[in-house]
Amino acid sequence: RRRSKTSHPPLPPSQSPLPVLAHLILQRRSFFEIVHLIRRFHDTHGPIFSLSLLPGARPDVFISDASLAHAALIHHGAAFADRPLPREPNIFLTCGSRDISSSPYGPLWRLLRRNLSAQILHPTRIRLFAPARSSVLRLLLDKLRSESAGGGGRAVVLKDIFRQTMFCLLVLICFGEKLGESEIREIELPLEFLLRTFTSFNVFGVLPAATKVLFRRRWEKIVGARRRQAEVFLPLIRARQGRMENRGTGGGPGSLDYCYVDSLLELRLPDEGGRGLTDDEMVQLCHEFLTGGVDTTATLLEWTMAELVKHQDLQSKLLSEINSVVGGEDEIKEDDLERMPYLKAVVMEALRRHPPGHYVLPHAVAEDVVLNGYLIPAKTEVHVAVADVNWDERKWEDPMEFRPARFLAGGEGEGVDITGSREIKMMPFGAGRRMCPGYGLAMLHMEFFVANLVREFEWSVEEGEVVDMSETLEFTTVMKNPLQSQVIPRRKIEEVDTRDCNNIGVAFR
Ligand code: HEM
Repeated sequence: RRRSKTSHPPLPPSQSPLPVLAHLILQRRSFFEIVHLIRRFHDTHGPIFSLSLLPGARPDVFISDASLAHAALIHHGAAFADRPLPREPNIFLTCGSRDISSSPYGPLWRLLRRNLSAQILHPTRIRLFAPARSSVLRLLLDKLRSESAGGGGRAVVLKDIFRQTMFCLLVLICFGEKLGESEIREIELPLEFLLRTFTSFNVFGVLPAATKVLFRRRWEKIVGARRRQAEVFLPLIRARQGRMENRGTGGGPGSLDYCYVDSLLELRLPDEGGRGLTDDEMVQLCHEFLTGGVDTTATLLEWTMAELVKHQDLQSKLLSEINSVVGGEDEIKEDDLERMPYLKAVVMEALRRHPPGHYVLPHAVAEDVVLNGYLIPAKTEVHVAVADVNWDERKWEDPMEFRPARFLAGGEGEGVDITGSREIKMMPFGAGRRMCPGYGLAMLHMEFFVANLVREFEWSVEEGEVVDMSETLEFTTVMKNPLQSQVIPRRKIEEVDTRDCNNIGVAFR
């Protein structure tokens, strides 16, 4: 009311919180399952509305439209680049917002993000990780061969296998060492706990002093998981430190010359007297690297293979392209991927149709901004709907259909700008200053694994079976019924090279 007396533009249309509260309290649904309710509110109010769950609290703003997302994240990029103040347990887990994704828009964020982008995710560095990708691929193919040989045509459940693959690869890039089964499992356990249960953490965002006592056991598990994570990560970090002090000597067979931990060890914070990162900050940054890169890519790989199982014609088309580029060579070289436009189209269509995150991470506005004629006051939390933008029928014909050809010449997705700088048509990695810095690595991993999986195996379900494409929310939006596919080798492999299996290979349980 106070605002309307001045000449300020109006606030975005406001939605009553009652349907959400009824959903959360009466139906005991998780806060993360309200996506379809939010879609209904957009039908009523249009592409932007505000919603406050607690009386007197500042309302959050929801955006579901590509041009509004572009206006916010690109046109008003700096104003929308902040993150909301963290609540518990994120204050505890992120050491008070000292990782990339939760840092406020400022010098620390810039330093950490630049370090990751320049030292690890730069295209030249990404290329140097090719041996890591090859060794993990070999293990994946061996695992699938043994599953398909042992099962007499039985369908293989792929979710955990894909997750393990991405996990082994990202652990190697993070810590620089090939690890054995027990070490990999030790790293995985606390991380898995924190990811699988994170929706139950919201309770600590409200009156943390009281909820930490009321839900003491749950809180202690979070603290225990983080302590365990530090116990496992720190010896690996110390080993790299020792290696750096010995000028790169030491380390096990297959260890990398440079890894994410090395870059963190070299980092100095100029605004804090030039100090290095603390142990807690290092642990959190490694945790962020693994969570950012593993589930997102593994989920997308599963959706992509599911679509190729469902659409055998698309699988055949992709196989012909791969064979025409690779010919009789034993291996697909990473440079070969550049000459596979249909492969790129398949990955782009998977990102459009099955974005692993249906929302970007929450943004916050740093100052009052006027968007589409509405005032968004400073500090408002803003949620942009990735999936709604990707499935907009004004931009995509039959948007719920899986049609890679739309990304080929003449299709509505031809030359689409995945960064969204010019125009947003899809935004699986977000857009603007907070856009995912890992998109280049993720695209390469996707193309590399999809091409090899299709070249090596025939993917299908038994006659009469259908692939269930229903989705559900875990850390990412995953297949409700994990993909089960017959994987039949296309080529007879004379001899399987098992040299690496003593290391990360055995991590495939
Ligand atoms: C298919 C794979 C991936 C998808 C779909 C994805 C998607 C996203 C999205 C939607 C955001 C939020 C953008 C925003 O808030 O506006 C994000 C942020 C982020 N992602 Fe990814 N991501 C993927 C892979 C990766 C990989 C491989 C890494 C690193 C190894 C990574 C690291 C990060 C980081 C550090 C942020 C925070 C950026 C910031 O706040 O400045 N992601 N990602």
